[in-house]
Amino acid sequence: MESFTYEDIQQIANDILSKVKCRPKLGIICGSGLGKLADMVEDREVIPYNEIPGFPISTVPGHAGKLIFGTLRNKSVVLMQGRVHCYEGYSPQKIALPVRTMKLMGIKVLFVTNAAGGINRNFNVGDMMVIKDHLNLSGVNPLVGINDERFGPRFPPMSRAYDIELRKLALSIAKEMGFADLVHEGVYSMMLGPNFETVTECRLISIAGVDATGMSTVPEVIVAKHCGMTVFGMSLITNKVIMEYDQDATANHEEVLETGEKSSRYTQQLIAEIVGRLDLDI
Ligand SMILES: Nc1nc2ncn(CCNC(CO)CO)c2c(=O)[nH]1
Repeated sequence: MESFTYEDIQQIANDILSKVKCRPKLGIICGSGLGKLADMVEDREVIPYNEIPGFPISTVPGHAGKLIFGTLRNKSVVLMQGRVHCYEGYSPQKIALPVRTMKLMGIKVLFVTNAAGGINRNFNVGDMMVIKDHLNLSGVNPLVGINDERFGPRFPPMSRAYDIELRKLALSIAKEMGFADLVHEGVYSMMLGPNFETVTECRLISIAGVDATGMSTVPEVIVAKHCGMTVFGMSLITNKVIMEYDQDATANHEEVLETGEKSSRYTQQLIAEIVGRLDLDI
């Protein structure tokens, strides 16, 4: 099994910090079609993933594969413009590597965004969902294997993975900005992919209380909580999943990217406003 020691990751973090002036405390992982968030970052310093030894390279359209350092609403941030997924064949430990690298670069708060299919019938395409919990149906976990206590405990709690104060802040800002109808709160489930879910899988997770489903985010959140980061998660609903058998319509990646492009303005505005009001002197 692929593994990276604390020293391996410290080396990667040191290499990255040697190339930039910015010393961010906030990290933002941009999901499919949400890479345009990076357009809002000022005083940019950009490092392509392929210039970072050990960093996994995105192979999915819509995931640029760059670390973007800079300021967003006067806060120092680092954006992952593009993420990697287990369905690409990367180990969960490899998926977790960028998050642990951000930890050792000094990141205290992690925003994780993704594109997801709407399970909750009240969610419409283009809506956003503030994640309050997740259901890990992927069968993978980046914490499997030897645990290094310098990152975190062997058996970390996961019942409060998504910070309640940031969730409340996001919903409050959405209301202030007139987005209240577009922004929900709910449960995210991860399946391994790369196939989209079956009708029965959608029906099962709907019964379990899941509101949106995707193929990412959970490994990053597990590792971020393990090493003590404060986590905020948000999904962009890019289609309504198919809950009836033998329907003609099918989910596809093109509509995921198209919705991401169309809805990025709202997502950007909401994320930027939340960032602007963050107290990072933690
Ligand atoms: N029904 C459905 N709609 C979705 N929109 C985005 N994703 C997340 C997966 N995104 C993949 C394929 O677009 C690219 O990482 C999904 C999903 O898993 N299911």
